[in-house]
Amino acid sequence: MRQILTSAQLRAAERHIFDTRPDVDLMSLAAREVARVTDLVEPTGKVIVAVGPGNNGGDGLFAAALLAEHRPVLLWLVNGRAHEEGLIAAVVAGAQEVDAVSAIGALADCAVVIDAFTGLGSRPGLPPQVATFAAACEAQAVQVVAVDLPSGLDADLGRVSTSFQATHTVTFAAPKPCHVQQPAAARCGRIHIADIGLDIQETNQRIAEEADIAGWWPSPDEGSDKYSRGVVTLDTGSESYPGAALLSCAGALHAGAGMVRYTGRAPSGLILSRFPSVVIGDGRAEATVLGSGWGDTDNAASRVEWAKLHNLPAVVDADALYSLPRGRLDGWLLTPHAGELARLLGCTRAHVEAEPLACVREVSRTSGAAVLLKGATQYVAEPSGRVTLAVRGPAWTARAGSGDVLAGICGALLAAGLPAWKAGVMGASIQAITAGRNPGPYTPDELSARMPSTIAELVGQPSSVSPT
Ligand SMILES: NC(=O)C1=CN([C@@H]2O[C@H](COP(=O)(O)OP(=O)(O)OC[C@H]3O[C@@H](n4cnc5c(N)ncnc54)[C@H](OP(=O)(O)O)[C@@H]3O)[C@@H](O)[C@H]2O)[C@@H](O)CC1
Ligand SMILES: [K+]
Repeated sequence: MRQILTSAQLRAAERHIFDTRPDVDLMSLAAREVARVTDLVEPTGKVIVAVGPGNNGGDGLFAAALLAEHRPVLLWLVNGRAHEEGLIAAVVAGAQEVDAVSAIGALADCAVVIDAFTGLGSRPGLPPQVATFAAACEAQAVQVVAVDLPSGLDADLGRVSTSFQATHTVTFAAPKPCHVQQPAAARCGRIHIADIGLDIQETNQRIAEEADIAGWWPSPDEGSDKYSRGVVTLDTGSESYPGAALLSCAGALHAGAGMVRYTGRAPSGLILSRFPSVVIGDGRAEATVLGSGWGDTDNAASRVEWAKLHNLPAVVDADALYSLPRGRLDGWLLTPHAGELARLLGCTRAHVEAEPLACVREVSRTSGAAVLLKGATQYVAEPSGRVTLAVRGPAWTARAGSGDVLAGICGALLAAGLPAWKAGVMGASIQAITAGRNPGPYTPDELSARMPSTIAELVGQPSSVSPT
């Protein structure tokens, strides 16, 4: 799990080091990582460094000093002024100053551009000359290593403005919101998180990693049976949308549910012809999934109330989201997309997209349920205000039916006894990881069928016989 730090939190960690260990030279440590990644990206050839007036430019200049020892380096001092000691170090090492016109001209035979214009102190957007340079880098497909973040982005937001399109971003100590929230994250390319010795405290915003999902995944042992692994009841689909029922069954079964019961309105013959292990009808269960593919049902409220009366943790998806029962929904997981969350809050979808964290936190706080906001970035909020982002995946999963599969996966995990927030993070992450390992336009059910092999790879298969 990685803590996500705002720029203020990172600056506080930096102040702490300055106060307690004044001997530590953070800028040199940062610069060394920038130079190392630059050499990894392209080990030879000309490097152009776009240098800003602040400490981000300072990082770039000290990196330039290291690189100029073994390869040609051009410095474009964008504002005509720069970190003094950094500039001396770079020039002494052999880096050569150029103006804006020469910097753009040099792109044609340049191996890497280092974007050291602005970092944590970045105001959104770029001055015209820098915007032209950034656009030329993009048009000529030059590799861009951004120092801390692509200049033009706001470190604390997932929104984009005119900015560099980095192929790599070297950031320090921890990811910032712009590195993990879409659409800004897509401007960062591959993220390298350099440890520069800052002490990172726990925050209320973090991002899960593959290793977390692997460690949390509930693997059966010799004593497991279908009941101990968890029974999930799926009240999903309808006569109008029978496909949603099949997709939620696929999600729950491929996530490893001990047993799947189906109590929805889709034809049982259809379910059994695809998934013969599904048991039709009500019975003992540890969790339920409600709402996917219900359409305009007239008894939504009573179907949701039923789960509350039976004290059954529920995944509430799609149409069931608008029929939430009164009272706290402790242990429940709501799975809206941005439009559904907007309707729950009585605001616009644009507002949810602009303020996803505030919106997802608000619904969790007021309902008592964990809330998984689905989309390009998947956020899971807990009533305490803590938000965990799921592992990032490719955009291929953005298609009809992915949410129905996800509801089934989350239901299986809830039935296995995982807390609601964790079931949400794991469900969204396993879908993303599976899509990442199977790139291409697979349908949601095809991807779900590949999930078991992803899970097996993640958790490892214990050997049942000792080696001889
Ligand atoms: N904190 C840490 O732990 C560590 C921090 N380190 C490094 O320090 C960086 C932060 O440095 P920083 O505070 O000097 O701010 P920085 O990003 O260089 O920008 C400030 C300058 O840019 C200008 N400017 C901004 N936006 C602009 C725009 N749109 N268009 C035009 N100009 C614009 C702004 O102008 P002003 O607002 O003053 O007019 C000001 O002059 C951080 O990202 C990391 O790289 C590492 O060395 C080690 C550990
Ligand atoms: K930068």
